[in-house]
Amino acid sequence: MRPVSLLELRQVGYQVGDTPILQDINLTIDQGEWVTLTGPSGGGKSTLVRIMASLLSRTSGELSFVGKSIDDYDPIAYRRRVSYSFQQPTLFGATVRDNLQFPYQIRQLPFDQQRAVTALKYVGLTAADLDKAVVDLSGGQRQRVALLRNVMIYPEVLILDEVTAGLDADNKAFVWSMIRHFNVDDGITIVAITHDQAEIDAAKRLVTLADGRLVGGAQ
Ligand SMILES: Nc1ncnc2c1ncn2[C@@H]1O[C@H](COP(=O)(O)OP(=O)(O)OP(=O)(O)O)[C@@H](O)[C@H]1O
Repeated sequence: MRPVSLLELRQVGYQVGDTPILQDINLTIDQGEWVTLTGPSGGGKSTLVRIMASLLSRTSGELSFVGKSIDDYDPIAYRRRVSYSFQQPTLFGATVRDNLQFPYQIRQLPFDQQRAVTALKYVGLTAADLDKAVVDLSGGQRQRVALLRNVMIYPEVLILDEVTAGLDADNKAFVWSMIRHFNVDDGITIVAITHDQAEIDAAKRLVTLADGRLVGGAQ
């Protein structure tokens, strides 16, 4: 049986003035998939995922999520279900706990400490690190905690825009293992942009974008 289609793009285009940035994008992403998006710099990858995340509006074509046009969703509710993380996430508050609690606070939900401890394990941190000061974390640890903050309340789709760029090999491996847990254990659909050759070689499904068009991996 075919899995549920989560995101469906039909003839999606994006143009600024007379300049086409994306053209004729046809792509279906099923529930539970892990899609790796790559291609030359300036090819339109960030623009495409920002459209999928409802941070930019397409200028042509159709985009649906779970069978319904994204125009029919409340944008805030949509962005909770389709979460977007980019390269340099920032931390705030004094401690790791402050950051992981934040998604619960804004939704007026009780903090799920058990979920936090499990998620911290994914990224090589422990329950004791909950009360660690943000200023005492390494750059790589900060990146991992910032990513965790985005998935504390499970999104259905996690869009990652070059989140491993600039990380050293150890931190890349932690972020990778975290993404694998989200995908395999939590069933979160992943769309990840990368230029990293090892990540491209290991891709489950590779989609390539060049000059604003899909040149490989589309369905
Ligand atoms: N608002 C805009 N106005 C003009 N040009 C734009 C705008 N947004 C994007 N572009 C152009 O569209 C092209 C695609 O940009 P985008 O950032 O999506 O590419 P990318 O594939 O993510 O690149 P990289 O791999 O370098 O991050 C680039 O040439 C960029 O300059």
